[in-house]
Amino acid sequence: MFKVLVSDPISDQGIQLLYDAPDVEVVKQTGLSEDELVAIIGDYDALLVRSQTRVTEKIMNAASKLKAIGRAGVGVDNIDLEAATKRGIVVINAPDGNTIATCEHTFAMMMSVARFIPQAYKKTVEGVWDRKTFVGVELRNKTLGIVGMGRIGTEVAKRAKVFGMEVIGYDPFLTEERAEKIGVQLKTVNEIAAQADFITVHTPLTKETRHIIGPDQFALMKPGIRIINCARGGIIDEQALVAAIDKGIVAGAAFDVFTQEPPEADHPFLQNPKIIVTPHLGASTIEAQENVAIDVSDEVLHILRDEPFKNAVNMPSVPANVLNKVQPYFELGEKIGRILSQITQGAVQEIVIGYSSSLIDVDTSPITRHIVKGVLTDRLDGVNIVNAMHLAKTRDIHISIQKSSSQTAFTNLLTVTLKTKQEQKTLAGTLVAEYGERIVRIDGYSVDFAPQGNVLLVSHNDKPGMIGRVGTLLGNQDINIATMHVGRQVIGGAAIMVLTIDKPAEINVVTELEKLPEIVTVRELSL
Ligand SMILES: NC(=O)C1=CN([C@@H]2O[C@H](COP(=O)(O)OP(=O)(O)OC[C@H]3O[C@@H](n4cnc5c(N)ncnc54)[C@H](O)[C@@H]3O)[C@@H](O)[C@H]2O)C=CC1
Ligand SMILES: O=C(O)C(=O)COP(=O)(O)O
Repeated sequence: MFKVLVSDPISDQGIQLLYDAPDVEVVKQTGLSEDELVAIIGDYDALLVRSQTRVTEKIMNAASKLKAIGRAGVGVDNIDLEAATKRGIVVINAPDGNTIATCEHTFAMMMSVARFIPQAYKKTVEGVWDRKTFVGVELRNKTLGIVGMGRIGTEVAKRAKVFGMEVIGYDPFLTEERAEKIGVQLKTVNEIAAQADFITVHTPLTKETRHIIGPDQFALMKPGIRIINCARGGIIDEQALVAAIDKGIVAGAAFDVFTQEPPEADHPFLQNPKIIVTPHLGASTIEAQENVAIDVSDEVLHILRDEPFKNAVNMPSVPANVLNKVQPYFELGEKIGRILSQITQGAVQEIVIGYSSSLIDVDTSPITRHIVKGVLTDRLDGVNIVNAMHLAKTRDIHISIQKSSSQTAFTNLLTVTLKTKQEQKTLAGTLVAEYGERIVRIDGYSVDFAPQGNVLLVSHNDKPGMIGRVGTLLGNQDINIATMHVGRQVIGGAAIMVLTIDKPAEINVVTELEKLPEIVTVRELSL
């Protein structure tokens, strides 16, 4: 039974999938401190959060069973991603479910700041009928500058155009073609600062975006500009904004997010009549909360059940069309890695991976991760596809990829060489329609066996009677041989025998086999 802890207020309707799963027990406990989480997290296989729970390294150190952290929303700045990756914990988010909610909140904030709606409401309910102070501005014919043109930024742009606004934007990943398609003119941040009547930011908070709107940008702005932040506190320099309001440059600002949440009681925004605020409500609609909870529950369930998932934040995502092509090779790649690791002596220094035939035109990096996982699985604890590349890097294992278009007898071929200080070994495998996974080469030998069940790999000298001797010894031990394949490079030279047997060979059987004349090594593979 998998145990899932929900530590922030997440829609119950959205996580119904988890409540209904026969193999999952859901525990909802919100408002826990770091120490309280540390005390209980060891019991859980997955953790679901929004933005309140700070998932720190200390919590992850205590999370011995944790496989997944699901963020029911977009921003993962409350989760220590590096710590999660090191421990092989998959962090997933729900990037699509709250786009419209946040976009609409941004619009609500933009209209509110243009028309002083919160200030006017306050006065009206206090009994003051003031129709002079709150004369606003129209959005029509104004220029909206958008910093960050991802999902939310793009939706804001579309709606702004319907309001008759001119939209200019900055996003280092936005191409001219796409900008043109959305109807946005690409500008630099400083050009936006100089030209816009309204600025809204929709980026994550990163080293690059922190204070992306700061004193230098405020100095360029036209008087009367209005600023909106429904992304993350700190993207706009809070102090510089207050100073720009005091100087009469900024006419108003609308903030949903703060550098520190909740802001301290004496935060300058809370006293300033030109700044309107909401308590991080961008994603707080019934629809968005249900959407993100459904998405994140579905993904967590896949991870717990070892099924493919898509929105990992601490692993490169694989588009569905690529996944369809590469997924069939995951198990083969992992098995090749494991076999190589079991037959190669010494600390791994290098893994050389060759992709041929139909594999040369696809993004094979997800297969690479599985091969590296396979290589490390029997050598290190807790290896999985999230941390495999990281673990290889921290152990100075060099990974090189070769794609070869030269003709082979196979429609697809994975060739992996493992190099250690002592030796190097190569294995090649293929997927054959109707036959499944086959290992077709071990070093210079052509072989053909399915990498499953109990496999004995025998290196010997090519002398008459070898097959009989090995067969007799195994027969005497009541071990039935299911398949046998013998390969050699030259008559009488070094040879290899691959046997699949119906039950595991005890260690003494392997030792007895090794004592037979002309046998060099015997390895039992565990797959
Ligand atoms: N107030 C709230 O409740 C919510 C806030 N958010 C915030 O909104 C942000 C944006 O969300 P989405 O649009 O869904 O994410 P997204 O990933 O689709 O878009 C973010 C965009 O920012 C751009 N970007 C990154 N670095 C940049 C830089 N230095 N300068 C300019 N652009 C840069 C990226 O290229 C990307 O296009 C999230 O990161 C989150 O912090 C999201 C949902 C709800
Ligand atoms: O999705 C995001 O990035 C958000 O900021 C929403 O945060 P919340 O889930 O409402 O705490």
